[in-house]
Amino acid sequence: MSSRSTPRPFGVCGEIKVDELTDFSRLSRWSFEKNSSPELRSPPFKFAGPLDCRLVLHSRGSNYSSLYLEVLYTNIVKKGSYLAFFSFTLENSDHSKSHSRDCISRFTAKKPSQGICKFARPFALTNPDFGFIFDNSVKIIVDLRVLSEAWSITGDNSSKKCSWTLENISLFTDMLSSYQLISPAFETGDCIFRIIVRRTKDDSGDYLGLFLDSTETDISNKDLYTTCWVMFKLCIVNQESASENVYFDFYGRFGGVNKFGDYTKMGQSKHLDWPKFIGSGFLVDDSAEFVLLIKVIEERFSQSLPFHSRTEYSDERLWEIKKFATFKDTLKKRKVLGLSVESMRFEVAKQAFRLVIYPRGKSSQSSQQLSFFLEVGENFNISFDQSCFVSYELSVIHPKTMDKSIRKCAVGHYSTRCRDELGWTDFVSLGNLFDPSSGYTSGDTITLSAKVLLLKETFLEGNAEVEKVGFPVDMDGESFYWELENFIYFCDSSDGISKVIRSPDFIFGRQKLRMGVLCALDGTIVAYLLRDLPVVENLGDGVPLEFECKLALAAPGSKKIVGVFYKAGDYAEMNPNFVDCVERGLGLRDWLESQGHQYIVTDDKEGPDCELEKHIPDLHVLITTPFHPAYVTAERIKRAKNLRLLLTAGSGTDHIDLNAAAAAGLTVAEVTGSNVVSVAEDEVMRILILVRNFSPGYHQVTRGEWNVAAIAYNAYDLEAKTLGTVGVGRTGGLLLQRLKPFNCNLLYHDRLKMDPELENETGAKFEEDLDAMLPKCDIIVINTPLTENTKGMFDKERIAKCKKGVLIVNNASGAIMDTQAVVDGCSSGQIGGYSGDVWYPQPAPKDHPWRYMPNHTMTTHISGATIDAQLRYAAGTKDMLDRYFKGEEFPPQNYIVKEGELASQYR
Ligand SMILES: NC(=O)c1ccc[n+]([C@@H]2O[C@H](COP(=O)([O-])OP(=O)(O)OC[C@H]3O[C@@H](n4cnc5c(N)ncnc54)[C@H](O)[C@@H]3O)[C@@H](O)[C@H]2O)c1
Repeated sequence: MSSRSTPRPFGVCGEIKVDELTDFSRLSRWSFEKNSSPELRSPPFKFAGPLDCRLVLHSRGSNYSSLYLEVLYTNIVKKGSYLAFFSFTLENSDHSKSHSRDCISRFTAKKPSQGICKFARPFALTNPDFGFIFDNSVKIIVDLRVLSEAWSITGDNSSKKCSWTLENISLFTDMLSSYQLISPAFETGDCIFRIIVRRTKDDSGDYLGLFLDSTETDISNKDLYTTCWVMFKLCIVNQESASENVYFDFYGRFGGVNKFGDYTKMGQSKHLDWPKFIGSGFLVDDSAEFVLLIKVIEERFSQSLPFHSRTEYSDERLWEIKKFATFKDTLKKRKVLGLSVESMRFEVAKQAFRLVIYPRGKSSQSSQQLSFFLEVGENFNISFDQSCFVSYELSVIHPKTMDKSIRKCAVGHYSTRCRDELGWTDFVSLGNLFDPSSGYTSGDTITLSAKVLLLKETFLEGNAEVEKVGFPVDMDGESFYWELENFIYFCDSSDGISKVIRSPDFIFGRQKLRMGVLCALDGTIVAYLLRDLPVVENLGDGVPLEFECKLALAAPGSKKIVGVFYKAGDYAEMNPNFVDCVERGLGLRDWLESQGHQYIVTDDKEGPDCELEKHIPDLHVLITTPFHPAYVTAERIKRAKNLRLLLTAGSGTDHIDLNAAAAAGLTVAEVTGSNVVSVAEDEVMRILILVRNFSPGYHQVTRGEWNVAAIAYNAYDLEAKTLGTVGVGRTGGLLLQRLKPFNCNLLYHDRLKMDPELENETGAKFEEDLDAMLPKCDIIVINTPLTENTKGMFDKERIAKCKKGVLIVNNASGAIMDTQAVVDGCSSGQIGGYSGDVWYPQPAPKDHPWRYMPNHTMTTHISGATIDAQLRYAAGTKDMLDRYFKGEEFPPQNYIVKEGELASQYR
């Protein structure tokens, strides 16, 4: 371990004493003696009447010591939470060198300790030379001011009234310019909100600011991205005259994070002049009251049925807004508020969209219309770097008679230079929409939908630029290159609109030109060159122009490659080498696309409507991994008419029906050996974890228990134990080499005897008969692939042949074990401990019995997926794809099925 991660002890605290200095101030004296604990806690002391606190000094490695103030749990339970300003001063013998830090925090049951992470250097606290140790102790003064407040909240999850009274505000006025006062947190809709009060002083004056904030995550373990559309009124109450209450109304979409351009804070920093706040009835007897009325729309925003057999360029969304009739009154206020309601955003081909509705008043009140738009990209915090055409259909769904749904389709262009409005100001009359007999609101719910199909364009000018993208330039003059991604789908006329697509303008021969494509309703595609007005007018339009237009619909030999990986979410960003995930797709995208291949990645692999199913009919290559296996069944193989190659990124092909693949003439290959070191190392770890009875000891500690006996009665050394590996291929051999220094008796069983040199090196003895080896072993490790012969190999009878209390490690394949026999063995004690990372099926369902059996230390499928292994099997996969494109052979050991034949051990 490096010193960075090892907490540096302060030394045993001889004594920690706390004395009262003033009502708000306590002096703590800490004396350190011998080296010891990284965390020290002062005795509890009282503050502000009955508030019990203590100080906690914690060493964070060798770099910093943290200092926290902890409110004792019983206090929090009694009152809910405390907002407090606190400051810590570390006294120095030279007073000018004393060190102070302060902050305002809310102490809650989840966060009862608040403080300063990087408070001091640990050596400053333990080395007298720095002057912080004098009179034999370190002296820390803590000042604490607790806000006395009243908080009340009424209403339901969609509509609430909160009242927050601050009763001793004068204690905080000094720090209000640097700190803000934050109310208790509360949930409304899908977000967690707090009211914020702060003071702003600038050249124009001194003000009180008031905000609603949604960044709190303390209440529940919700996903980080939560959002809801909110309308609220925030008010400072004038305690002398209600008519002088000062309030503002706001609305908009809030989110727990502002990643997608949702609001995380809304309000006014100059809500009220500070002098007015303190002198005109808002502050009475040192107390001020703030009231919030908040309402959210109740909604469900979901992905709906496949559209154009959805690809990465298309999406279809349903937006249900509940209690719409009540909401209509709010919509009517549009005249006053300019109200518009935005949906959650969604992404198509990395481009962000959202739906927006608002009522648009026409000349007379009676003809009010609902406006309905699709908004693109750059209004959100997502950078806009693509030029695209958007074919879209917006609908108000008639829930009972689909034909009565109101649908409108159009095509628009969106780029930094051209922004068509995507939608309709007069989508439907509000009268019609709200008329109960029209049937658009069902059970007071209205459903809107949007289908979006994207055509991305790339436009390049100049021969050199065009050659750079691999398009041959074989003419004099100038080349212009216009690439339209997703062209075939986009031109599909089944939506009943013909599409005209025009390239950006370019200048040639002093003419302003554009390329154009018309996709007519009868399926004809016309590509043409358009000449606009001449740039230099006096040239007239008689300048002859020769041009050649090449239309390349796809690169010759272009393949559709589909990769199935798990989603990594935020973890994808945490390590650039983390490539085995949907977000990185083994790092193959740029390389594949630069060669004109299509690369689709997904984690959605099960069920008839999953993403993988959509590509089965026309994919050429399927890349899968054992960690998030796409089960390639005979039925899928039958439907995959273009499929030629099944690649496993890693090793292990249990998820592929090899016989069906062989019968269909497919090639199945894996990156043999790419992760065997990773698996062998992991097996050594699992063996030790079982032999040492490690897991219950670990769990004791995290549960706050301490019972050495409960572990020690069943913990052993590995030395002198007998260990047998079933299968001694690449992983089995590496395991035996790694176990050699532990001085155990090593046995192995395999179809074949191992290389005499390795046998000699490891001292492992061959056991031809598996059933004869089993009763000799204290530990059994399984290292064979899943084949017809090994499937269910460890059933009830075989497990009964093992020594009572045998420890079993299996990182090879879940289906080698009979699931129930393992559960029974672990429950009866016949198996003393079972560990491994392979399951059937994967991901293991929540009710998989291995999750809940006793004496196991199973994990998710991870042993062969270390970052080192990922880089090896990503490179191996790329190498095989490259050979496949060039028609070259793979390394022989990688073939599992070749020319209709299974590799020998699978037969
Ligand atoms: N958990 C993981 O992350 C992970 C990673 C990689 C591999 N694996 C699994 O581990 C397995 C072994 O990998 P490897 O690279 O060591 O394979 P390998 O092909 O090098 O070795 C397999 C060994 O098993 C033996 N064998 C096959 N059938 C047998 C039978 N019926 N009886 C006795 N021995 C038999 C073979 O003769 C061979 O020596 C893979 O097939 C895969 O399923 C798991």
